[in-house]
Amino acid sequence: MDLFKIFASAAVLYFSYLSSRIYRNYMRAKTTGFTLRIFPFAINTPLFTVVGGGFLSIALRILPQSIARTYDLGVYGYEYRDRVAKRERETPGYIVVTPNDSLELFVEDGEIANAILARSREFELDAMSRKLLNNFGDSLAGSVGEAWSRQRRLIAPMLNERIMETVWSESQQQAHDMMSHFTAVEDGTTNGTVNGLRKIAFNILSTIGYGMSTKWSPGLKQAGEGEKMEFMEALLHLIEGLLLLFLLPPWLLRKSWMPKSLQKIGEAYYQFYEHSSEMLQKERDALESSQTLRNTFLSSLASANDNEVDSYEKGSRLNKPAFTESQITGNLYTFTLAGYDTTANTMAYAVGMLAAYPQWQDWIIEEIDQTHKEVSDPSSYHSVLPKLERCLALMFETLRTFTPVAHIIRNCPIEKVVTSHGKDYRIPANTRCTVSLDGVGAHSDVWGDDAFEFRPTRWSANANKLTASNSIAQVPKLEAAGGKENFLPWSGGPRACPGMKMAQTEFLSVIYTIFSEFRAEPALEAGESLEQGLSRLAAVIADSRPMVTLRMNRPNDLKLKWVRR
Ligand code: HEM
Repeated sequence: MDLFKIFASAAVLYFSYLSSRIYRNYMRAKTTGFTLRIFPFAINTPLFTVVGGGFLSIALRILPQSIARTYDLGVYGYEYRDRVAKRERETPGYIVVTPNDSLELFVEDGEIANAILARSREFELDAMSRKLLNNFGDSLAGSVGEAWSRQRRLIAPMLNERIMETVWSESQQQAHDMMSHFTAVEDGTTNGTVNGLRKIAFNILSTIGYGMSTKWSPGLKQAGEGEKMEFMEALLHLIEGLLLLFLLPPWLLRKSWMPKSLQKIGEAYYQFYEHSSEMLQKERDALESSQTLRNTFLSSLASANDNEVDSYEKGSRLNKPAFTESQITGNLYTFTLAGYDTTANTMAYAVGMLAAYPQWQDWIIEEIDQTHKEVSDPSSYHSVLPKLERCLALMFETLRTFTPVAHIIRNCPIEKVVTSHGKDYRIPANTRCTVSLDGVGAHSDVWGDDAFEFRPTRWSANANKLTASNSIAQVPKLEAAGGKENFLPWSGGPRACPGMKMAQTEFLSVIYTIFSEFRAEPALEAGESLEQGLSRLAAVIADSRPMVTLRMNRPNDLKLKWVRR
């Protein structure tokens, strides 16, 4: 037999094998009620994202439309590409049949998304997310079942109201220091706003998490050659290197023949552990000597006790530390990971949109000025925050149109039935459910014909009156805008984000502080008109890409002129 025949036979055999698997999966999916799409390769995998992503633009040009669409779905970040293309969402969702063992369900419908999120024990966090999130120690975010319930019960209260005043006042201070730098040192014109806001988000986590209050400054304090990194520097490298550390071991990354940037990530891994172990020891010493504990996430983790009947020693009441060292490290890491990019980018998109669309800036400034008139202490958390309804509407609209976490993945190991608009849909056993948090916020039947537009007034009960009058908006009305179930940037059900209030407090404090004193304008280039400058800003913002969260590709091109009001 010649070589050609060997290859041809192998190809026929492989093709028959793929076809039989696809046929089998097709039969599993046929009666589910969802639209089906067939694709010859496993999609929605890291490999497909890396390899397939490289050919995405060619694939979209040359493949027939329906196959190109399925290809697109398999490459991470399709939701944002859909938004830019203003593509109408297909409800309630679709199943992609591939040769893979599991079926791929994409959910774009609020009712089904909520049903899946509400049943977190039946639709568990997928194995890959668990591994990724537990890479630095067991954590709330990466656990399932009993281990999750126990951590959630203990950890969620650590992010409750008692930390909010600190979040509020620290955010005010950080925003104030950032603006002083922009105006005094950079003469008001800066391309550092996005990074400056990232710095604020990081510094807040440093204060709330570890009690390390850091004054805002434009750069990051970096350890020199051979010097030990500070804890927060090490942590930042680990967050930036999340995926890399998942793929390669830290000892390999820190080898001297590796590129310097990778060596830093490898080194940061070891230094993070050293620091957190030292910090934990200090907290435990303080606990033993009955010193007053600090109001930080680390202190709360170190001092948490399991005051409940131990399941192994029935009847005995225990008072033992609730978390092992590995769980504390894991939770310190995911606390920072979960709270950093999400909040930082939400603030960056909001400020960018205010600069690019000055009518929204006027709208929130009207509320801020009115608040200044009404409260006796304009820096008070308790009296100011409840009045910032338009600013909260701005945050909601930013999260709806620039959803930081585009989707979450849940596994369905056993067949389930879900309902949307009175119709039942079957989710077969062994289906991976991609629940699109972005997608549910983009339906025109729910959000109206301007679903793809940025319009913060949609969150108000009497939107039309607002722009014309001096009256302050009602509390943003979820019902008026599209219903709670179609707004899921913080996800939903028992696993919904426990940091939601903290993110809101930080966002409102920063926006309120900045726009109490300043306005943002585009820094015009030579010969550029204001209209051209505004469109340029809008284009910089739209040029975004979901990394772990949605980010601008060219943050330094968001060049703003900050003008004192
Ligand atoms: C605008 C800002 C934020 C957004 C959009 C956001 C969004 C999310 C989303 C979508 C999830 C996944 C929930 C799920 O698996 O169903 C999540 C989980 C989580 N978030 Fe946030 N988040 C934000 C801010 C924060 C902050 C400030 C913190 C705390 C510092 C935080 C801590 C967490 C934790 C610990 C989890 C895991 C919860 C669990 O698995 O039970 N997040 N967040």
